[in-house]
Amino acid sequence: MTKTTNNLDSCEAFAQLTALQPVGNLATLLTPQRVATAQVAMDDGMWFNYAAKAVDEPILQALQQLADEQQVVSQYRQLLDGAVMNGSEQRMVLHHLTRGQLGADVVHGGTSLRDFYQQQLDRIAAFCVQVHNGEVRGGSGERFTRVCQIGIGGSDLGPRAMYLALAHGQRSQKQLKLEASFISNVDPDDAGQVLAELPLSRTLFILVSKSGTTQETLTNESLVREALRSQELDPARHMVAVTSETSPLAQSKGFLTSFYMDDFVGGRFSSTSAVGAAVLMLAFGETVVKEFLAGAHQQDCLALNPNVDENPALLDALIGVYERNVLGYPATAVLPYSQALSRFPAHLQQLDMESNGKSVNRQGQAVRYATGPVVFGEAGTNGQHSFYQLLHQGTDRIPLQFIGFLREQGGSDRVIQGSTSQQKLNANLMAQIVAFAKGRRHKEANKVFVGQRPSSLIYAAQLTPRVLGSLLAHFENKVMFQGFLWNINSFDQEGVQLGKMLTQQVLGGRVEDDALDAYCRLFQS
Ligand SMILES: O=P(O)(O)OC[C@H]1O[C@](O)(CO)[C@@H](O)[C@@H]1O
Repeated sequence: MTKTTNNLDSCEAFAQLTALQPVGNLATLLTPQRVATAQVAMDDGMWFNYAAKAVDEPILQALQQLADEQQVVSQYRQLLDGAVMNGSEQRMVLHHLTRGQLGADVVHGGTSLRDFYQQQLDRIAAFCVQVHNGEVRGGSGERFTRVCQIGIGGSDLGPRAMYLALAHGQRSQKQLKLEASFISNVDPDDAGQVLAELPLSRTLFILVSKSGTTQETLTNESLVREALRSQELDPARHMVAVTSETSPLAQSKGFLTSFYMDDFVGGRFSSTSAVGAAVLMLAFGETVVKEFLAGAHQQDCLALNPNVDENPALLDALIGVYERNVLGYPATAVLPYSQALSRFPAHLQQLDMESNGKSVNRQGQAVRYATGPVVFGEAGTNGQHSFYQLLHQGTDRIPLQFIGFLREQGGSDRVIQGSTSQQKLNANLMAQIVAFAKGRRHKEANKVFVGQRPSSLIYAAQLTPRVLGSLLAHFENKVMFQGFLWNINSFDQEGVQLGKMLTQQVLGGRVEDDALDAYCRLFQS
């Protein structure tokens, strides 16, 4: 029988891992041969390189044993087959099914859910053709030239990061069909600024909310409808909805049409469902989105391999657990050397921290070990001129996740002072990996770099739609595997509820807590 409930600290392999001697010196471990060979293929010419991670052969073997003992790949298979992996909410976890079938046919209420997700993608594709060819137009009869997504959290971060990752490349290839904008924050300045810049008569809005009840999104929807009406445009001709079939939004009539996802796709895992597909297809067309989904599916296939040296997401997850639970590192920095990935760290913050920021296990008992790390990041080289000081010389050791590409997306690179911008970018990336790992001696104490700062590198020739899908799924699967290793439920998010409840008390004038009441008075003036 499959054992799925072990806490990390009750695993024999974890005890063995803890007893192993950590790598003494990362600088000597990082040989040229290791740089060339310590990597796992992610397909499509993409690699996960762990040469600069402080893991040697005995540690890797113990990590393999830990993966085996926790049966993480078998848990992944159960998830694919439709097991209820989100126990607290009694839900299946089916985001992998939005991009392909890998397990059993998952049927709910008499419907094959793979068919359901595919039908929604097909409906979105058909709608996008009508928008692109001008059959569907705005209230004044003009063609749509812009799209604007209203949503927050998973209904914003992933789709926005994916759009930004592809927009410049698609624009340079003259493939950008509609420019996209996003409204997420309930701060009136967010909607205010975006609406001021949009040609409303030519803008199609996508209202995205799985629950259909999110305060920020519904508030922004009202602001958008008001703005449309103020220009004598019928909001129902300018707005589509993406929601779950059971949400209150699904009953609303005020939309051109609605596309659906369901409760088995968590918000932060929804970029490959209708939530991400609607804006991406409107912006780039169906072919690009199919490529993106194929890349994600490819990583899902690789994640089935039980051998850690052939399963990049699992290896990444295991090294992360080693760094968190044996070496005691508190955080992880995501550092894409690609401006196109400027919002990718923000997406990963939600993906990782909302999934694995948990302190009880799947049986509801407190765990006695660290779980998800703090995740933050910034596109290189901008981060270098910001927080890298602390990463190099601060008192905490923070593992780093570099991402890089051989070529840029836009085809505008040229030589300036002996090197192209892309060459400069990648020179910085390579230099940082070595500086972090090896450090530098110096006679003045403040100029010493102790090194020993581990990093990994995901790299590919270019950030194409397929590579982007791969990257996204790699991190989704890494987070899933870490949740299995920690024996926590990565698929609920109760930690967001208390703040929402207190906010309702403030807005409803029913504050029960005296400190909150005092804060209310501060904001009255
Ligand atoms: O899509 P919805 O239901 O509006 O939710 C938005 C976000 O709110 C949360 O439920 C909690 O903040 C996220 O998990 C989710 O991505």
